[in-house]
Amino acid sequence: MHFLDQRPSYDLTYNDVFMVPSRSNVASRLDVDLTSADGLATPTPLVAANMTAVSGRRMAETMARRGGLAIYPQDIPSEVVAASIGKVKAASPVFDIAVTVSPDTTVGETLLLISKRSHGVAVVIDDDRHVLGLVSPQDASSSDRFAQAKDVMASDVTRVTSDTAPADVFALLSEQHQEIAVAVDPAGRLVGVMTMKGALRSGIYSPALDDQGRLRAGVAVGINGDIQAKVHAALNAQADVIVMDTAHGHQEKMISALGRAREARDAFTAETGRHVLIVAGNVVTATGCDDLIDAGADILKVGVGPGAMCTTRMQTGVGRPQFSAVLECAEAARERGKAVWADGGVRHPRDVALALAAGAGSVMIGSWFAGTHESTGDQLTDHQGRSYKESFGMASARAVRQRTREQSAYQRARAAMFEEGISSSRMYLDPRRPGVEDLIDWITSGVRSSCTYAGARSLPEFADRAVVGVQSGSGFEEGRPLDQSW
Ligand SMILES: NC(=O)C1=CN([C@@H]2O[C@H](COP(=O)(O)OP(=O)(O)OC[C@H]3O[C@@H](n4cnc5c(N)ncnc54)[C@H](OP(=O)(O)O)[C@@H]3O)[C@@H](O)[C@H]2O)C=CC1
Ligand SMILES: Nc1nc2c(ncn2[C@@H]2O[C@H](COP(=O)(O)O)[C@@H](O)[C@H]2O)c(=O)[nH]1
Repeated sequence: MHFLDQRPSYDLTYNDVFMVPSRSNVASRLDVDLTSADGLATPTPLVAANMTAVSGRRMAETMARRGGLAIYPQDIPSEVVAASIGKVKAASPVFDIAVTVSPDTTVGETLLLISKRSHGVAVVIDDDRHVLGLVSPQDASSSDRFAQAKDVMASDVTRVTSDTAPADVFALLSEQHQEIAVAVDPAGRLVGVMTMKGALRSGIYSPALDDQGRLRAGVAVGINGDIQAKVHAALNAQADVIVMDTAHGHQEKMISALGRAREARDAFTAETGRHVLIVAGNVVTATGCDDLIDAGADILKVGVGPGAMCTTRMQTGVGRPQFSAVLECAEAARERGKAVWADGGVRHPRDVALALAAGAGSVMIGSWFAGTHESTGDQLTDHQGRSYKESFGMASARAVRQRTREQSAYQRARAAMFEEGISSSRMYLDPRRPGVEDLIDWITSGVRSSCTYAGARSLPEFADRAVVGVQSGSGFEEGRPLDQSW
């Protein structure tokens, strides 16, 4: 990218910048290829952050089905991660995993489970996974919470085989005026579900798949403890990318941890033939990138202090405005044949576009995705009836307590003194976009459009062609839509 005027001598946030359109010969937004330019080549350049309130099995599955990735946080025991990734790998890359209940599950419990997924129904199955019916919140609305699923379920289910093309599922649902199809195997057992929107999305997105055609997922590893054992456990758990994760990535401890991670990864490659990339961070300077590349990082995670759960900048004065951090680090990484992930501070689709224009290979999002059906938390309701999920920072007292659970009381108390994150925050579900796929649609349509404004058909072309200007606070304000007259 280049600046419209001179590159400023001060650092810039996403809000400080804008892009101007250039002459373009890209006729359609659907002509833009969004494949990530980070060596992982995921079809969608989005990564759900390794935060406990964000990434678990549902997030991993859904992100990968729509071409992105989710990273399991470092605080989850390795056997739990292994079991969870096993389920992601077993999931259909096309059909959603259904929420399932047995015929005698109570309506109250069924309704709680329905909110775990975006497709809005629970499938009632017998002990052999044969489909008996569907329960939606509307079906259950007039019955009491202790009624059973079998009393309220609808039994006119649209069934398809698991090899039915999404376009055919769409046509069938539209013909039958149904919202959701249930895919079954030849024995009539449940495989998954697909809504009309899901069918449409399957035509737009390609899933992020490993070399065996299974959904991909990543695992974060901290820099304390037995690094080789942790990396080995993550690789054996079938992680497709390893993220070496600490607040201050440009430190000796990270450099030596990366060396050990690389040894474990290389031994695994020699043994299995499977080569897994290592992401390391967080850094915000070219020298930080160079040192981590020397130590073995394939991708650098960039961002200190822009995160929504982050108190680092207020607590320490340390960090760097994110647009400039990404720009400098992406330039440094590119010189060495490597790439960066822009991590944190994304609040609008435009921020993703700007990070990619600055040269990021992919963009990592935490808190925004915490407020979706697929994040790990339970869906709660405030006194006005608005749905939200609780989020918290990975350096908050709450996360530190969890991470240090096996240490002595004294060590835990000492660690808790260094909190640099918020322990409790409400991430409201956007009623128009309550699922992470809704946000992915919103973001990727914005990014596709940004690329066509720049005349780019791919993300490397976008990073090359984008023209960025610097704006005042009122420039940013002018671009905000108004929901009432002024
Ligand atoms: N992107 C960002 O701006 C930030 C992200 N985070 C996230 O929070 C999580 C926890 O990270 P982290 O706090 O590194 O936790 P870890 O538990 O992984 O600890 C990191 C290790 O590095 C040492 N260390 C030295 N200097 C620092 C420093 N300035 N900040 C942090 N650790 C330091 C710590 O020792 P000792 O405790 O003895 O000092 C500790 O041994 C991660 O997921 C991280 O990405 C956290 C803060 C900022
Ligand atoms: N300083 C802190 N940074 C944190 C903490 N927990 C997570 N993070 C970082 O934020 C991004 C996600 O940013 P978001 O704006 O999308 O929420 C995440 O990947 C970490 O790098 C924390 O407690 N303190």
